[in-house]
Amino acid sequence: MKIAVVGTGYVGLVAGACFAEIGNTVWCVDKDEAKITNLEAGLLPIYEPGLPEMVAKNVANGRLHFSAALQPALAQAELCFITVGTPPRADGAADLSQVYTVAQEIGQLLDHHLIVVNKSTVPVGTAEIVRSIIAQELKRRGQENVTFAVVSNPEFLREGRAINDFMRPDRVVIGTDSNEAAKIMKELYQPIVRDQHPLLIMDIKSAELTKYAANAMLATRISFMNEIARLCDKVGADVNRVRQGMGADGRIGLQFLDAGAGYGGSCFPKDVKELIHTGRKYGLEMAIIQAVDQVNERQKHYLAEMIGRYFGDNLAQKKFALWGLAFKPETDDIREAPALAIIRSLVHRGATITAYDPQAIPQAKVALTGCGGRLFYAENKMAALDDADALILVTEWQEFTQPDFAEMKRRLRQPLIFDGRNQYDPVGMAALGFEYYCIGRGYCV
Ligand SMILES: NC(=O)c1ccc[n+]([C@@H]2O[C@H](COP(=O)([O-])OP(=O)(O)OC[C@H]3O[C@@H](n4cnc5c(N)ncnc54)[C@H](O)[C@@H]3O)[C@@H](O)[C@H]2O)c1
Ligand SMILES: O=c1ccn([C@@H]2O[C@H](COP(=O)(O)OP(=O)(O)O[C@H]3O[C@H](CO)[C@@H](O)[C@H](O)[C@H]3O)[C@@H](O)[C@H]2O)c(=O)[nH]1
Repeated sequence: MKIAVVGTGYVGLVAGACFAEIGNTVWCVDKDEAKITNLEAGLLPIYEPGLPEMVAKNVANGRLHFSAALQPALAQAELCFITVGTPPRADGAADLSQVYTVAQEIGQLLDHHLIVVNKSTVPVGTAEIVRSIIAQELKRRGQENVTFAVVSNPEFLREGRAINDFMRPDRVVIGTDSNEAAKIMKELYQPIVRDQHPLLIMDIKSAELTKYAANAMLATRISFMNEIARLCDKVGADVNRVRQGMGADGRIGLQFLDAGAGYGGSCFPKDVKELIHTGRKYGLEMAIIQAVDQVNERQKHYLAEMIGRYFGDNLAQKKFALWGLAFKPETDDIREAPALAIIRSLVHRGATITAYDPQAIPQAKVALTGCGGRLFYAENKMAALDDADALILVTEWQEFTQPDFAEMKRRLRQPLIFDGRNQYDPVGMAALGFEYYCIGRGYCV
């Protein structure tokens, strides 16, 4: 099939490369001309394992193209995916302006039958608005005879595992009221849906809401476990053991029950807030989801509060090493990363921080300009430790799993670790001579 993908970010570039990989001809479009120039030169705008190779392969075989303009892509497309950002507004609602702009552009250019597929995460009712924007533009141009369908096809990939998630999805959700669009979407996804991993065709509103409900459920599990972790710290239980005991129940399972420094990223925080906003719009108080959001906001400060109790509120003479800036391992994305909240809180109290992350330092430099003078970056994890009063571990990159503890002891001013991702064994750490604090295992300040 011939496909235009509008918005070449984490979702659009992965979707575009994967659709090309399974045999389609794809044009990835982005209004950011620098991004397109770089992509044409083989430089990717994001860090995502496996993606450079897949992009290079499909550019070379002529199935993947890039364009800063929509027109040449749309002129040839049978399907047009919208994969632009839907960032949160100050009131928690999703800002849909990028989606509406693309709809308008499609309506201004369209001259043949098209299936418009919305893959951005958007609130219930957005497909209907997209439909009316395109129809209005066609009417304005006197092109009412040009036909099109709008489909909702939310994306469930995770950053860091995006290619695997896209190529081997647990399910594909298609929301449509058109039999023809349903048939084409089934054909498109046929190579990647597998036994027991269904392609679910449903009405558009249910598809739109499925995306928010799925993210809110996963976020609920994390906030639930973070609350249990706080209780564990009070009563002296170990949240890892509690998780194993709970998760062995097939009805509960082990996934997304890791207590830690809170969830971040470009999805859970914003989608939880949008769901609360949607409820409010319809006069419904989303009590559980509100609590999930509140617990997460509090959890992002748990480590910083512990550090405050350990060192006192004035941290002017204190220097910390911080490992992990990205919101999770295997990505360079720092949107809503817990590390940002921790850094801002400690710097605000006078601390100096040297941070290290394998991928996200360039992004952090842009986001944390306000911390200048108190925030430094190290070239590797060990260099960050030099003369620090403690190490704060925020993101569980693999290279932090088994560090050289003897070298760490030599470099740190004192052998003290605050671990926001429960990476090490508290008993083993004590044996190595470390003072070790973590989340929900009874080792807290
Ligand atoms: N990041 C994820 O892991 C993920 C997973 C599933 C769903 N989603 C959802 O997918 C959507 C996209 O997320 P993302 O993280 O890929 O966003 P992103 O910010 O990485 O990329 C969006 C891209 O769209 C481009 N863009 C904006 N307006 C445009 C226009 N008019 N024409 C062409 N390009 C335009 C931007 O320049 C940017 O490159 C969001 O709704 C998000 O919630 C994201
Ligand atoms: O047990 C867990 C699992 C995750 N997290 C945190 O939760 C956040 C999100 O993690 P993850 O879900 O792995 O990453 P995302 O790439 O944000 O993916 C989520 O958000 C995407 C965008 O909507 C969806 O497509 C995915 O299905 C959904 O998992 C990160 O800060 C993690 O550290 C925890 O604290 N504990």
